[in-house]
Order: sequence, then structure tokens, then C-alpha cells
Amino acid sequence: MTATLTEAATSRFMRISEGDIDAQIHYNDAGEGAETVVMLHGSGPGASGWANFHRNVDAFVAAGYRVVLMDCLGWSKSDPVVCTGSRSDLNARTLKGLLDGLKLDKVHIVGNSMGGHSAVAFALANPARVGKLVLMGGGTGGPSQFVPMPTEGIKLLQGLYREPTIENLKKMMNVFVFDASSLTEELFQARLDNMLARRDHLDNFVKSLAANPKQFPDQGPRLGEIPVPALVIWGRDDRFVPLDTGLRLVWGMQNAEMHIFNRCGHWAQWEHADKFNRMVLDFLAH
Ligand SMILES: O=C(O)/C=C/C(=O)/C=C/C=C(\O)C(=O)O
Repeated sequence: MTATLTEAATSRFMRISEGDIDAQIHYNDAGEGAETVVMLHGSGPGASGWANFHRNVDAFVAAGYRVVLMDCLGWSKSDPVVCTGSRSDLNARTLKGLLDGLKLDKVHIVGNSMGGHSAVAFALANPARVGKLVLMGGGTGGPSQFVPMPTEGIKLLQGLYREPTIENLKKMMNVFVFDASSLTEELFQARLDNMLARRDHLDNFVKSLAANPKQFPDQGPRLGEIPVPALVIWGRDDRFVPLDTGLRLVWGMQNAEMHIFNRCGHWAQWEHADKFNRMVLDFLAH
């Protein structure tokens, strides 16, 4: 599908006040459907809703959904934050503030990596406000049964936060996706520009990790409280958040199913965008 929407045309800001949060949030808002899909990005340096989901927004809008991409506190054009507690809960509270401001009572949530952790935290805190959940490469922190933690990808991600250079960015992105030849110089440059535009976000992430290395706690013991239909999507070759985390989600939630992409790393919605879009739209519609 040819992309028609642009980041600039869908860019919005909102001041939110939610519990201990009083901050300006950036988000992208596209489409006018009766049902809304919120997409939550991952925690890499330079990530944003648009960077994570630019291959998906058009398909969802064309299918009749309103799509809201929230940039979490500490990323992109949203306000800075040092997070000393659960970042999953912080993002969930931020999302509640944004949805209240937009007067959206109930939404579907698509979460990538940290976005998946945050979607689960939101569903636990606000059960009546979630329609369906789609979780890719995330949903809970906690140990893997098979892979040493932190994983090689997460170590590279943290190294990039500490030393934000093009060399470290390429090292991280090379294990981020299955087929590194799909990454263009243009994509590397856009990501580097995003990162370096907000050095405060990079410094704050490092400070947050020093204050609390477990930014994404294990939500495993509470997964059984989530009754809504959930589609868990993983890359077989994910070197950031291992596949068995996805299996834990399927075992834990009441109504979850899983799809595993062959030849896919940590970015299923980008690496297999067309099939991802068709599969998620079908899941949301039935
Ligand atoms: O540590 C975790 O469990 C989560 C890691 C991430 O959220 C990594 C995400 C990276 C991206 O999605 C990105 O676009 O950089």
C-alpha cells in the first residue's frame, strides 16, 4: 500500500494531568472511524509512534479506524522524564490521561515491545477501557527460560543510549531485524536524527536505568486478570525480547492466541507489514 498520511499532517500535542503526571504529550491522530486503535511504540533510542508504525497507519485508516499513535514521555516530541519506578505503569497512566483528553472511553491497543508492556499495564489498571489487545515482542518483563537476560539486543540498545553514535545505531539495528539488508541509509539517518534531536531523552533513559534497572517489571502473575481477546505476534528470530515471553503471555491471559513469523526479528509490524496489517485487521473485525 502506498503511504498517503504524513507525520506532519497528523501531529498533535496535548497537556495532560493524570495523578503525578503533568506534562505535554505528542501524538499522531489519523482517520475518523467509530472505533479507535492506539499504537504504542518501543523503547529504542529515537523511537516514536510514527517511526514504529509508519507502515501500518494507512492500512488501518483505510479499513475505517481512527488511529492514535502516542509518543511516551521521554520519547520524540513528548516531554522528558526520569522514570524511577515501573515505566510500563507510567506509560499506562499517560495513556489514560490522553484518552480522557480525547474523550475516548474504549480503544483497541497495538503495542510494540515496551508498547506491549504498557498495553498490558493499561489493561490491568483500566479493564473496561480495552476492546482488543495486539502485542508484538512485548507484554511483560521478566525472565526467559532459554535466553540469558539482558538479551544481546537489549545490551546493544542500552549501549546506544550511553553512546549515541551511528556505529552503535547500526550495531543495534543489525540484530533488531532478521534481514539487515532491508535497512536503508535513509532509515539509519532518520533514526539518528530523531535520537540526536533529543539528547535529554537519551540522558534521562540512562539515569532511569541507573535508578531502577527493572524498568519493565514482570506482570506475569496478573496476566490471568485480562479477559479481552489478545493476539500475540512474535518474530521467531527476536534477539531483543525472546519468543518464550510470548508463550508466557498466551499461557497467562484468558483469551490469547499467537502468531509466529518466520524470518522475523523484533519489528514484526515493519518486517512483515502487509501480512501483519491483514492479520490484525481481521482479528479486530471478528
Ligand atoms: O526491554 C524491553 O523489554 C523492551 C525493549 C524495547 O521496547 C525495545 C524496543 C525497540 C524499538 O521498538 C525501537 O523501535 O527502537
